[in-house]
Amino acid sequence: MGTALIYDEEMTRYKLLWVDPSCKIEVPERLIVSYEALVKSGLADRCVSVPVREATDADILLVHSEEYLQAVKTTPFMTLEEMQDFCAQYGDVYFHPNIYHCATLAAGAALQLVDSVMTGKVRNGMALVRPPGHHSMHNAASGFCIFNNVAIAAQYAKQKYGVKRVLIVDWDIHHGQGVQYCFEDDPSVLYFSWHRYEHQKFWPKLRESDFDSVGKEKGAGFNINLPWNKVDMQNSDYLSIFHHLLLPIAYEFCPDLVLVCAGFDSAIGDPEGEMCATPDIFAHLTHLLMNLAGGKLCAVLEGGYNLTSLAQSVCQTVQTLLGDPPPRPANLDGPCQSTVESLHCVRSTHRQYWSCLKHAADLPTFDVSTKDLSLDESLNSEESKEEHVWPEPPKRLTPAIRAALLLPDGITCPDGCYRQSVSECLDPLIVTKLKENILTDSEDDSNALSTLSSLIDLVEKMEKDEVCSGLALVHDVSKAMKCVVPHAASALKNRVLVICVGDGKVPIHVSEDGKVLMVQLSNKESQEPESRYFIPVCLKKGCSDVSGFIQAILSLLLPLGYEYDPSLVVLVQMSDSGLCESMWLQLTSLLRGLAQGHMLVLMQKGNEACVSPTASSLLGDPAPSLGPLVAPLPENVESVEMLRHRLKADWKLLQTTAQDIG
Ligand SMILES: CC(O)(O)CCCCCNCCCN
Ligand SMILES: [Zn+2]
Repeated sequence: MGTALIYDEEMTRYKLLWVDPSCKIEVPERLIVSYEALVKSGLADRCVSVPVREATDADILLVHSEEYLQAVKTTPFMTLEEMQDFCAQYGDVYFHPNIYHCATLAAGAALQLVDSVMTGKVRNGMALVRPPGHHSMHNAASGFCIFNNVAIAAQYAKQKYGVKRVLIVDWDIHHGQGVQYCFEDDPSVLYFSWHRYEHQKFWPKLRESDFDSVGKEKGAGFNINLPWNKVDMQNSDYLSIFHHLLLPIAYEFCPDLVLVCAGFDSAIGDPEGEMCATPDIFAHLTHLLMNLAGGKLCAVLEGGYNLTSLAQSVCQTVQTLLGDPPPRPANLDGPCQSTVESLHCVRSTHRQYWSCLKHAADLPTFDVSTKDLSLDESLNSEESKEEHVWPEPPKRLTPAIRAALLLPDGITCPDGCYRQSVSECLDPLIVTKLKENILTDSEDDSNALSTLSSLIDLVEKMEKDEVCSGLALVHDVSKAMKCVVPHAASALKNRVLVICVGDGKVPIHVSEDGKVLMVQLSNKESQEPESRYFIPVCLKKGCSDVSGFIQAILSLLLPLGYEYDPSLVVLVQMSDSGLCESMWLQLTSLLRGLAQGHMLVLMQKGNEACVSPTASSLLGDPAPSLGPLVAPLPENVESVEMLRHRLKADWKLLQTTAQDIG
């Protein structure tokens, strides 16, 4: 299934007709440069083009009042003065004779996207729309928004498709108060928003945008606000919030549909956000959400006012929706102090609502001094803001072969995958090396030899970007590991992240030179001495504690992996991993976000049934939903937390509390 792209140039045909400094950034060119970038990069052609439609009155009344709709309907016939008077009752929004029509198209585009995804016509998609929506309220326009496109889409999905749980992720740099108000008491819609706040000094300057607004009555716990109290937030800050806040709750909530208020004013260069996260981070944010709801994800454009970073961020998002692995995240370091404080506050506030946060620390006891109440620098005049420059996002080349499989005869190769032939011509150099330190028993020498040398051949093709990912079903995964990992780590200029799932002694010793980082997930305490580069994670009751396992992945393995930034990931399914298939596929899919998708999966003969689902993950298909999660086993929470505490000195992306940052 493909990716829908919804765009219509009619939505470029309105603009600000008078002088208003607070509205001048919302220009038609925002849509034009975004769509043109998609066309120029060839991404538009890879999408399924879906037409817009006008939202009907009934659609709009899912969120807005009759009187508000009637009032907006009169604006096309107003004089300029009447329109300016009409705007005066709202905040930071302008009207135009054609904006009502465009607002019905923007909302209609979101509904077309929901229809395309819910009917299975496409897997996911993006709607490039203006006017944006997330500030508009039941009875009022606000912040360039007329109708609340995403809120209407959520109500529509519930009503028309009986969707039980909708997750709305709002990565726009402004708080979508309109969405918060709409679903405040509704436990079927989980609204997550991060937003520039600066202790209520940044627009819309609402007290209810702070972290302690958790929702009301039955909706308590289903509204999550992450305030950015400083500017210049970076990629590490954004990833920390996804790993330690949004994703654990999202997996526990287990949505049937994910809607994204995709605003790109949170990207570097934007005059509103004044953040430093680079456009490629949106590839990772998108990727991290794509394994929820079986991949049913609808992204709807909100803000984004730097035409360069907007266009780049839109392309990063769409390319990821198409299944291309994200680019390697550039030089991550830890979250900043302010981020960790906000993260700490939100996690402890939501502890009572979400079992994945039950272990979160108490509210920090900040003394007032940490809330820098000094005159905020953000109000300084325009001139003094230095122009941000950032490198063009790396070309995300998509290797000709997305997945190469090395399979014993008799196992069919899933379609879409390339069958790696067992190489006949054995490189004598490799043969001797293999003979010396791996192959002992002579009987299976021949085919073991050819299998292992084919593995090496596969790794080298990945190194040369001829192949994106690989999967090998072998007699003996330990031997395969002993052959592949040292070769990849030494022969090639790699950092190799090795994840072993299952019990059994890992066959390679990890040196402290940092060329290999190994994490073993098993249900036995490890005898191996712990070190910075060998991390045994013991999960009692094997991996049947799904929520314990997913928590280990999200709050331990992924932060480690992102900070380590490997050029190759080797994922090993040891003999008795005891892992349920859907959990294994979530792991495989999530790890594709690292090393630009260069992942080699080693599976033990006997797991034939898992080959084609794993291969579809390597092809970029979303993993099936895990289903609603129960509370993780306390001892598993304990062991993951103990590890995190031990490791966070070395690995800064593991920090979650103000004390951590030290
Ligand atoms: C969709 C959106 O969230 O991007 C709309 C943002 C509205 C900002 C209003 N204040 C602008 C002040 C100008 N310096
Ligand atoms: Zn915004």
